[in-house]
Amino acid sequence: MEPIMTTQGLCRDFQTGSETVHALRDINLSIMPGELTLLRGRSGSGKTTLMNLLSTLDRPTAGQIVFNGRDITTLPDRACDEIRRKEIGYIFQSVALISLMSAYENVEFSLRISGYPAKERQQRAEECLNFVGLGKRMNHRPSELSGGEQQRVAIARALSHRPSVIFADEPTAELDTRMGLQVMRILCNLVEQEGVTVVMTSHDPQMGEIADQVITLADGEMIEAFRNENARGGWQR
Ligand SMILES: Nc1ncnc2c1ncn2[C@@H]1O[C@H](COP(=O)(O)OP(=O)(O)OP(=O)(O)O)[C@@H](O)[C@H]1O
Repeated sequence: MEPIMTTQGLCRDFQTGSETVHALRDINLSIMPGELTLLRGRSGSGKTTLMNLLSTLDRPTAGQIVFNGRDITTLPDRACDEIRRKEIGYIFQSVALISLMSAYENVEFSLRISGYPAKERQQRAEECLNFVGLGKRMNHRPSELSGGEQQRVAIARALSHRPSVIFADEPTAELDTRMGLQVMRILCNLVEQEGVTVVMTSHDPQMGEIADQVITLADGEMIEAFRNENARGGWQR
């Protein structure tokens, strides 16, 4: 099988005053479709910088990213916008739902923005909220939901337009253990049942056991990449 995403010689420098921070150096990786890839490393190792590059939110200083067979590093901004709207889903650490909208409206609104056909929006929004176990709470506003439930709405929103990849930056960081596990279970189901590719960062060492591929960063370099043959099987135990 072909990777859904590859990078070659990926670098990202930041200029702060007279100093150059080499946030990422020479990153060469492959992400396989329908797998869960975990990016891990200490604070400041470059995880968020790498996620932002892979998900087209930022541009590299050097190197190349190929996504679904296209070199996305040289694409004009408008083409990147299109990729973000149609092919990528985002889940952030702090949930960022629209507070005046219900769970259902948050998902439906996101479908509207991605240009999803009007006739299918209601059914798709309900389907996604059911998938994350919130079918009965879809008319609640974010303030009427727990932190874990809000993150589940964010997952429903991220998957609603059927992206090929979902990027999740520390999706469990602000949740307690039980809610964090629920969110992880849903992300695993997404990979297993829907065949979505998920790329996530986490500080939690347990996550290393359930990811198909684990990539470790240190000081902006990729120091290890290994595959877990029994990945999500371990999750079921
Ligand atoms: N916009 C920026 N300007 C200057 N330096 C930056 C910028 N963004 C990130 N950096 C630096 O790049 C390095 C990598 O940062 P990054 O946020 O990617 O790390 P991280 O592994 O995600 O950390 P954390 O786990 O704390 O979120 C750090 O040294 C950081 O200070």
